[in-house]
Amino acid sequence: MAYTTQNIYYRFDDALSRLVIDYEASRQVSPESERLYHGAPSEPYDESLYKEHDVKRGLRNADGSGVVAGLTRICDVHGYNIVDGKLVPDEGKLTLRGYSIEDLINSSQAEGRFGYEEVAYLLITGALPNVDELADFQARLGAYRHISDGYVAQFPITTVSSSIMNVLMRAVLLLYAFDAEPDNISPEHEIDVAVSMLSRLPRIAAMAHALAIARQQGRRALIPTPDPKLSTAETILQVLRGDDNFTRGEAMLLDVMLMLHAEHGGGNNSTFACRVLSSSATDAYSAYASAIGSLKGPRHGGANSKVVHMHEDIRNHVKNWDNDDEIAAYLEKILRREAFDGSGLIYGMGHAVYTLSDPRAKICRHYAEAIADEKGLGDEFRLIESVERLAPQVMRDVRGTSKPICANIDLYTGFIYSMLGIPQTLFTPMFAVARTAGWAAHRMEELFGAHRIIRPAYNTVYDEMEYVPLSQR
Ligand SMILES: CC(=O)SCCNC(=O)CCNC(=O)[C@H](O)C(C)(C)COP(=O)(O)OP(=O)(O)OC[C@H]1O[C@@H](n2cnc3c(N)ncnc32)[C@H](O)[C@@H]1OP(=O)(O)O
Ligand SMILES: O=C([O-])CC(=O)C(=O)O
Repeated sequence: MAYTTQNIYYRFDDALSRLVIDYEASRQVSPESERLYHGAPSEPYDESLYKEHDVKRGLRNADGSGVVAGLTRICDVHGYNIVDGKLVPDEGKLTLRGYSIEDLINSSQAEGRFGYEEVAYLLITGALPNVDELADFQARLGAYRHISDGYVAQFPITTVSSSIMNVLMRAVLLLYAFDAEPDNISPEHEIDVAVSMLSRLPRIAAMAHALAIARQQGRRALIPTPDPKLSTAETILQVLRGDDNFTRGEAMLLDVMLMLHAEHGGGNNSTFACRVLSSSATDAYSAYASAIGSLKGPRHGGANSKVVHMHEDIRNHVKNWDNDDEIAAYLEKILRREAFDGSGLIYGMGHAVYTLSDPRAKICRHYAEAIADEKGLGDEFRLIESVERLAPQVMRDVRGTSKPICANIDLYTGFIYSMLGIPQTLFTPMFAVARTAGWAAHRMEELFGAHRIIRPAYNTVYDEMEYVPLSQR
């Protein structure tokens, strides 16, 4: 593997050490902040207030269905039917521009070719590419993969951060500075930015990881020269492994993961964030950075790395992995906030739209099972399956909820990424890389199709106050 001037050398010089020290100091919660927090009104609002004001909390209707915020031609996420005004749970179905996710994945896999680029083209342009169009699109993606030395020199890894998602946000904002017309929001420029993001973000994410590791170890990070002929999945594995040391099967599996994550409607939190920012006609980089910030959250894309920690925690605390009662008892503890991270959430379970099943989780389960046996991790796989099987009943017992709850896409993805040797810090960045296609499609639909600033209302629940001069308080 040839290495070029893109090879990067990081060392702790004086300036950087000072930066690290400042950063450490700023992380501590000061006693002043604690005092301010305790004095602040932090109590949750009474449920009855929401009813009284007819507030759609979380932009949800009373039955849990989402408030309709727009029209889209990009994607359909189906999880229930409304029959006689009532929400009736249904098997999950996901279509992109009208094509089922199963057809998109199975067709490319059956033909032994990578499918993520086809899906990205479909999302951005609205139609499936023919052979020439796909080749042209792949060539354009390949041509953009190069990252200039000027950009690399300013790459935000030099400011310490434990989260690659945070690095990614800043890396995207830095791209603004390397765009000759960053505030141009014409369709041509938007397409150009979208293609350049799809092309560069996979390398940027993998590079952020490689640089962080090299820095921890006080050595050079060797970033392979981009090969324009490689697919998105191959590009990621190439940077991560530092060479071409990966199999076609591994790259094809990562490609399936990218397709599964590419898009999920306008209402998911990160895409909606991207649409909200886009509706103000702000630049593309700001909108994509906001989407990355949203996706990082553990209730959204960040769940994929939480799930892996949770399973590790379950494996460490449940002695007999075949004992349903023991597993259920531990899940109950998690729900009661007595175990794991204290959030009360069983990560990888539940979804805002899906009720009986998430079609993506089914696909992930299928692939996870196939490679788990190959890698001798069958017991670990079956433990995750037990969590999927037992969690709904435990939820009903502990929370008394009647809404069906199913595994979501994140239940198995971390397990698959681990088996692919992808480090845990890159799980959510992999999601961001893939979802960029969906964000781009929705940004353009918002900019050119919706044409109205998103501006919901909040009902005010306080009385007007008479100002008291400072000296009299
Ligand atoms: C790519 C993705 O974003 S997929 C989702 C990834 N996120 C996770 O896996 C985190 C765990 N899951 C969750 O937190 C939720 O299921 C979400 C955020 C995905 C969806 O949340 P909602 O749409 O509010 O779900 P829903 O309407 O079914 O929730 C009803 C109640 O069940 C709770 N609930 C839902 N899922 C879970 C769960 N996995 N663990 C514990 N409680 C849950 C909710 O907190 C809510 O409780 P509340 O009424 O006391 O606030
Ligand atoms: O649709 C949602 O709310 C979350 C989700 O699954 C996704 O973004 O893929």
